[in-house]
Amino acid sequence: MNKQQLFENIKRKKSFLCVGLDTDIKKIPEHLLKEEDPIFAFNKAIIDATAPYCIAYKPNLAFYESMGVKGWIAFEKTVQYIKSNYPDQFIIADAKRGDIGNTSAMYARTFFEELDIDSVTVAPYMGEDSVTPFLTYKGKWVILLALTSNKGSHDFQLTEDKDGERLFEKVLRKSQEWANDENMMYVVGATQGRMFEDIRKIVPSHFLLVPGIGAQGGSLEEVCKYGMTPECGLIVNSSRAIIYADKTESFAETAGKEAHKVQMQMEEQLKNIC
Ligand SMILES: O=C(O)c1cc(=O)[nH]c(=O)n1[C@@H]1O[C@H](COP(=O)(O)O)[C@@H](O)[C@H]1O
Repeated sequence: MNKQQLFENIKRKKSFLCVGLDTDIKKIPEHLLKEEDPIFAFNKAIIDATAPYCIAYKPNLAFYESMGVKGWIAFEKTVQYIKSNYPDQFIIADAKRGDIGNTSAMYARTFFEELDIDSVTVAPYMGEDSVTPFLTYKGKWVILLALTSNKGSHDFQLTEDKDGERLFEKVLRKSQEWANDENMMYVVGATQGRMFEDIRKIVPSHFLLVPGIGAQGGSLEEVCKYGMTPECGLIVNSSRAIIYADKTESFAETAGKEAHKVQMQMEEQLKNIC
């Protein structure tokens, strides 16, 4: 999916919501445990209920890998289910990969060839040769960690060099030598508020993946005020606040309602640009 198609989907659905599929066997409703594949059964119900209100899904690999082979199978089935039934949904493999070049090439093969997923999150710490193998696939996206939502983001990302440039700013500037706004997005946490102004000075037109509304307390209004571009430029993720809003048999219906609430707030924000 290219940038224009993504924006078309956002305009059509009046939403830039990404539903995070952080599916934890210990948190899903008990009645699903009798299913042959409880993780997939949960995801399928959540996807069917939320698809009208979102434009992307982000399964986080940690939740699947923690279950070994069974988890990986549930992950693959989830990806295939979205691709077959909701082909307009943008899929993000939240894997936070990145290693020496030949190893990164294998990670890229996993997500882009084997699974044919739209995008993968990548950590920038190991530099150019750890990121560029992911950029050799036409129509696929790297989503590079820039300024994350957690407290630890202060430890390295906000440190300054002798010229006053902060590390996340260096990541944004340097990575533009390898990629452009048609094959790279950046992760910026919703909890970072006004920092979106500084981010937009360096990447005025790139899409940003923004996790941190909902359970982490980030403000959608602030993200939009300081981070929205004329082409929206935002994919805002919420995981726990949507998928675990209800632990009863009506969990999927409630997830749909929660996603709809966020979609309506997004519709309000989109009125400023389209
Ligand atoms: O790359 C990410 O998606 C990510 C980056 C970041 O800075 N903060 C962050 O929370 N995430 C992920 O976004 C999701 C947030 O989940 P909730 O806090 O439950 O909405 C989790 O899958 C996190 O791993």
